Amino acid sequence: MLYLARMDVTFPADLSAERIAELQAAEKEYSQALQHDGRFAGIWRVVGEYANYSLFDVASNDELHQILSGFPMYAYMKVKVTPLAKHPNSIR
Ligand SMILES: O=C(O)CC1=CCC(=O)O1
Repeated sequence: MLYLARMDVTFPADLSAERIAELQAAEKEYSQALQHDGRFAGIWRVVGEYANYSLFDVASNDELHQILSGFPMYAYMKVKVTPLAKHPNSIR
């Protein structure tokens, strides 16, 4: 099942630069492991915003929730998920 997720990141003003750098490094490791195993099919930056659009290919809503809530920066992200179905005009 395919899902498009938009993630908007907001760090509290009192979070230190060191803690933010740690979270970003952990996020990169977690994110790239999921991309290598194929469940995280792509990620794009939203131009001009600390936000991304991400494509997930997973078996269930529960699996997607487990993945999203496992992101090290999850506490600082607002996530909006759109489930995707096959378009009748698609050639793929
Ligand atoms: O958009 C970001 O930088 C936050 C993020 C979520 C998943 C990821 O790889 O980065």
